[in-house]
Amino acid sequence: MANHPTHGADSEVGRLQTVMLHRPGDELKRLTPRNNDKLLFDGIPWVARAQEEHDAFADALRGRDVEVLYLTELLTETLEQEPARNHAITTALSGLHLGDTMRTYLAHALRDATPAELTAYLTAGIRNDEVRGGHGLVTSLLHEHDFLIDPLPNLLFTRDSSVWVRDRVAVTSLAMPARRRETQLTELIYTEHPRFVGTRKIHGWHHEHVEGGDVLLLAPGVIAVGVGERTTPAGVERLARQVFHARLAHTVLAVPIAQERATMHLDTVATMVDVDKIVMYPNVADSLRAYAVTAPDPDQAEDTLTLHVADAEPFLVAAAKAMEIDTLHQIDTGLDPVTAEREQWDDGNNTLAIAPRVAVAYERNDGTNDRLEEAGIEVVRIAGSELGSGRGGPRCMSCPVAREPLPSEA
Ligand SMILES: NC(=O)NCCC[C@H](N)C(=O)O
Repeated sequence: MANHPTHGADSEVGRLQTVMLHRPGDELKRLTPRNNDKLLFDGIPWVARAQEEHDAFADALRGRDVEVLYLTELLTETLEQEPARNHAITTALSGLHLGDTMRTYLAHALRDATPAELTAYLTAGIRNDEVRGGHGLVTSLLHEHDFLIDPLPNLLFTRDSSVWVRDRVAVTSLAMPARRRETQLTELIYTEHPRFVGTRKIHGWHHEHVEGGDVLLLAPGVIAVGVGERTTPAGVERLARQVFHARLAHTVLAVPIAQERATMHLDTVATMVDVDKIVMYPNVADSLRAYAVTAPDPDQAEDTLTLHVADAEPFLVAAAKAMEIDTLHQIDTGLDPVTAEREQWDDGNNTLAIAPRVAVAYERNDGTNDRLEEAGIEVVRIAGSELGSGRGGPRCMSCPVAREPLPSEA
């Protein structure tokens, strides 16, 4: 068995040991001006440059001793096993748009594919005009550029399709149709890949919507969850019951955020950069509120576990109370509202902490980065002109698989 750190994370800032990334690939080449909105991209990225930017991101992490796992490599290794292949093929072909003739043809074709080819089909999808057999009404009447298996350009944002909470991994339930299939892949990896076999899982794609970008591990035992365009109140209730019952947390803070694209996840407006410091979009800082959810008796049956929901309080107040610290310091970028809005849109607040007071950020957001440095945060700046066209920053593009626990006197 390979020597790797114990999987899991109990904070946003403990030294990052292992991270799962997805190097953008052929799935980005599927984006056109006709489908980019539906596929949740704001433009058509230059793929080769996006790959260069992503490689530099991965190198910056490796340069800080972070082990980088690639989602597609894990998937290909997973697909070397027959039962995993069959499962992946069956789920990928479950869409009713295929019909039995095409489904049967594709099932045979995919069974003949190598694990690497199958990974490519599952991530970049299959277009009608790329298929030579299975002729029937589906082939004839769908447009030649329609997808039989949809591509997954948002795999780039590995943050959203799974999240580790202590030693368990939550397979999430993605809200947008363009992303739903991503969690079938993460679930398969965490279930069947030899490195992860035996990992205990919570949540799942069949449950109420929760996306990883909304889940912030503020401190051991304290989880903030954004409620907005992607994560539903019912999703937070479900997650809270699971983490309380499994003793993974004592408080969940439900944090309403505007249901719009600019603030699709909590991590688009706020990310932790130290044990008691958070960088926050100034235009929402004053209005952000949180409902502290606790469980009077976590021993109750999980599904019916009684939740106590406190009245809403200012987010920073509720967070500090739950974290048992005097103050959760907001790094006030002090930017004028228009600059702040521009930098928030370009993921200025979406930093990835790789240790306390060390964070990766897009270089373009000068104002926010300068303020972070003035506050004592080392900013590892990366390019993201192409990567950012999917509206996600360094935190969105990373799923921490192992972080060092924080020293008790951090
Ligand atoms: N955590 C994040 O904020 N992830 C960014 C996801 C961007 C992606 N294009 C989406 O709309 O879901």
